[in-house]
Amino acid sequence: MIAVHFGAGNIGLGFIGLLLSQSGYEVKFVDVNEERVNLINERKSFKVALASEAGETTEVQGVSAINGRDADKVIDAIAEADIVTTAVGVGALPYLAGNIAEGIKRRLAAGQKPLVVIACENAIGGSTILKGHVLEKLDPGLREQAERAAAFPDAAVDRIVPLQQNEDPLQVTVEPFYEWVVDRSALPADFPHLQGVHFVDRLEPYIERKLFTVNTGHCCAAYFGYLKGHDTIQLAMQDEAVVAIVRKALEETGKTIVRVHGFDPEEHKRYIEKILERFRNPYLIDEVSRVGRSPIRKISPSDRLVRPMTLAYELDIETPALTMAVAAALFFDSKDDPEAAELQQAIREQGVSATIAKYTGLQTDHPLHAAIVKEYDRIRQEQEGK
Ligand SMILES: NC(=O)c1ccc[n+]([C@@H]2O[C@H](COP(=O)([O-])OP(=O)(O)OC[C@H]3O[C@@H](n4cnc5c(N)ncnc54)[C@H](O)[C@@H]3O)[C@@H](O)[C@H]2O)c1
Ligand SMILES: O=P(O)(O)OC[C@@H](O)[C@@H](O)[C@H](O)[C@H](O)CO
Repeated sequence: MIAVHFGAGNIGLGFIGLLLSQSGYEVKFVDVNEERVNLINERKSFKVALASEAGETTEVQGVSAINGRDADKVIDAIAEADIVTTAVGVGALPYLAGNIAEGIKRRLAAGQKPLVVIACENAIGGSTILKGHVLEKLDPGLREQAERAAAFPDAAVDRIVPLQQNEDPLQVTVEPFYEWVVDRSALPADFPHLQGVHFVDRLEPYIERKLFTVNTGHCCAAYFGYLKGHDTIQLAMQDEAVVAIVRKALEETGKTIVRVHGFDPEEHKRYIEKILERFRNPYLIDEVSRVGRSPIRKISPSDRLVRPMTLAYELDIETPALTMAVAAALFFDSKDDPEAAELQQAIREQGVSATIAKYTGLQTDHPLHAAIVKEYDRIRQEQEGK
């Protein structure tokens, strides 16, 4: 069985590639980082170490890599694959679509069995988004056939994998916890078992619980940690003021998703506590710049801050902590983050009110818009007073 995985980065190596290999797949990575591709091909293996007291290390063997710019090789690999997965960042999905579409065309011509394509990104409906890009690349006359030739089940992936500080560029240190949930309803009936994957009939509750708890809490720790001058999530989580606001934000998203999806409130409280413990893992060094990265994506309408706020608003649930978090995100000016730079430029040139409307989708007449502006002004005064 062959798996083609796009993105030999932290999640690609430390989570998805590892699990695919443990499920018996020969894993072929596709990446645009030539140095990484060459190193994988030289070694045919990489190591995954657990961020725990024992620090167990697993060596994943028999892997190879293809340069993402070598379209012919990528298409050949897709044409003969059993599964295609991605972990490149949701913004990079459009760039994979052309080769996946060509691979599917090749499979159609050869009458091959359906291909399974799973986007393992932090987004609601990541595989569905990728499917949209792939179909766009195909002639309209081929789209219906292509829909039968490839399944795109959505997924939720959870494992904290920080930026790596190992001497060995192919070694990844990962937290021990992981959860990979896949929408079974979109899979072909004969799809083989994948080790460590939880198949469910409805993915929405799982992805919303994960994104609006793990990722909401994480970015709150990053944005408030940044304001307080902390460099890592672990340091931010030692600051009781940061923890209090993270916890409050998770109470707000918690109330909302318990109402929307009917999760047991006590069980959800335990889920939140477990996540706070994961953020504190002393064997991880997770930089605020990574966790807060791409603030425009993180304050966009369907992501981890604004989506739970608008859901809560419809349910008459107040969200002062989430409001503060969106305002805090507007101060995140992390070096070398193009989205942070764009956001700061928009604030300078268009003002904060127009920037909020543009990037959160909350227009000036929405009460949540006014609440964010008020928090932004309060934080600015606080920062200026420092
Ligand atoms: N790191 C985590 O804790 C974590 C956990 C769950 C989900 N995720 C999600 O997984 C995805 C990847 O995150 P990451 O932390 O592994 O990032 P990363 O930057 O470590 O890895 C991304 C890899 O994708 C490659 N890439 C980018 N564009 C590409 C293209 N067009 N073709 C082929 N390869 C390309 C990059 O070169 C890089 O090696 C993101 O959507 C992220 O939200 C990350
Ligand atoms: O990857 P992002 O930028 O969507 O979010 C940053 C982190 O919150 C994220 O990578 C988490 O570590 C991960 O989602 C844990 O499962």
